[in-house]
Amino acid sequence: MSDFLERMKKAAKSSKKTIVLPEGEDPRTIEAAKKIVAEGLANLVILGDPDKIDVEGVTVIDPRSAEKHDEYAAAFAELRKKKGVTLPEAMEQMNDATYFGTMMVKMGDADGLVSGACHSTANTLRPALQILKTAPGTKLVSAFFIMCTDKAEYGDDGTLLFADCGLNIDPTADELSEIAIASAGSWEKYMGTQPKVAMLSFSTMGSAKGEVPTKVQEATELAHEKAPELAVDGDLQLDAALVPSVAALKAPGSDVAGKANVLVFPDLEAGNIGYKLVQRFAGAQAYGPILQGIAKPVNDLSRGCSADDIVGVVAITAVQAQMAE
Ligand SMILES: CC(C)(COP(=O)(O)OP(=O)(O)OC[C@H]1O[C@@H](n2cnc3c(N)ncnc32)[C@H](O)[C@@H]1OP(=O)(O)O)[C@@H](O)C(=O)NCCC(=O)NCCS
Ligand SMILES: CC(=O)OP(=O)(O)O
Repeated sequence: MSDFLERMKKAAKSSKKTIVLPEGEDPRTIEAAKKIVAEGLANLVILGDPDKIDVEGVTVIDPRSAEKHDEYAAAFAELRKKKGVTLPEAMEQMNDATYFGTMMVKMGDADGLVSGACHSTANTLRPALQILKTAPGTKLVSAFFIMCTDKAEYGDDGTLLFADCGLNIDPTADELSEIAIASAGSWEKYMGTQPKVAMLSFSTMGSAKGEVPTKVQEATELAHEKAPELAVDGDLQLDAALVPSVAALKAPGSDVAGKANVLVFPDLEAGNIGYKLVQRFAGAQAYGPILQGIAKPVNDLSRGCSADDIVGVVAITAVQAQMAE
């Protein structure tokens, strides 16, 4: 297994960031918080009932009675006034821990947020998309997993990036090309090696016909046009993307086939099922969904996550906050 997590933890420790965990009622979050404090990975703010949360060395805030509740509500109402949000509605919205926590990040009272252990992805990410918006120069926010497996022959020593596994349900060819380019950038940022991006489908180099391979071929062309320096190829089936002997047969001459480390799935159905298959059958560590293209660090979790998964995503979030400085 690669040293990805250890590198993230080491970096997180080097300058502790403040991360907000809105799910104080979730036992895995509490277990993770204790580990994060013990390892010195981040300063934590946990949202919930202070009488029920007993973790030494963290700040506990109840959004309903928080000193900044009304200030955040006023700022949220101002941000969303074009969408028709009134102050009374904003006051109500700030009782919701995910909205309150996201406003903490927006207002600079926290450096990042991690949630989703007991909330759906839509409910976790909607506040971030509404409040924080896309990073400058970015059109689309998307979500990836870093998958750490013990299959050293695949990716970089068994580690790969899978996208989009969390956010964009049925991306267009243009959106898919944006996901590919953003994912390559994320790979470089977190792994420090050259990204080799496989645009996945059920077809390799047009071997099968259908709407999906056509979309994936178009997305690959668009990615080439937008980022000519990038090693990106498709359409590729998963075996052609990862296995050199299959690549030699199905996609000879490709600079990606047989050595891909970034896998871009054609839609969320494939991406979400795909990451869970690898996580459960291959016993991979799956860190994410990590957002790329959002203005400030907010990351999601699967409701199936473990406390250790939360620790990993918090470390990554802290590193994102450092990188944004
Ligand atoms: C996240 C999600 C809820 C957003 O869609 P929605 O609730 O219908 O909300 P909207 O489409 O109104 O979007 C809300 C805001 O986010 C923005 N937004 C939505 N998707 C975005 C994206 N991919 N990139 C950038 N901005 C985006 C919209 O522009 C909108 O901004 P505005 O309110 O300021 O105009 C939706 O994409 C979704 O359900 N995705 C699938 C999540 C999921 O179920 N995953 C499976 C498990 S991981
Ligand atoms: C990422 C994901 O699939 O989240 P959940 O399992 O909570 O739906």
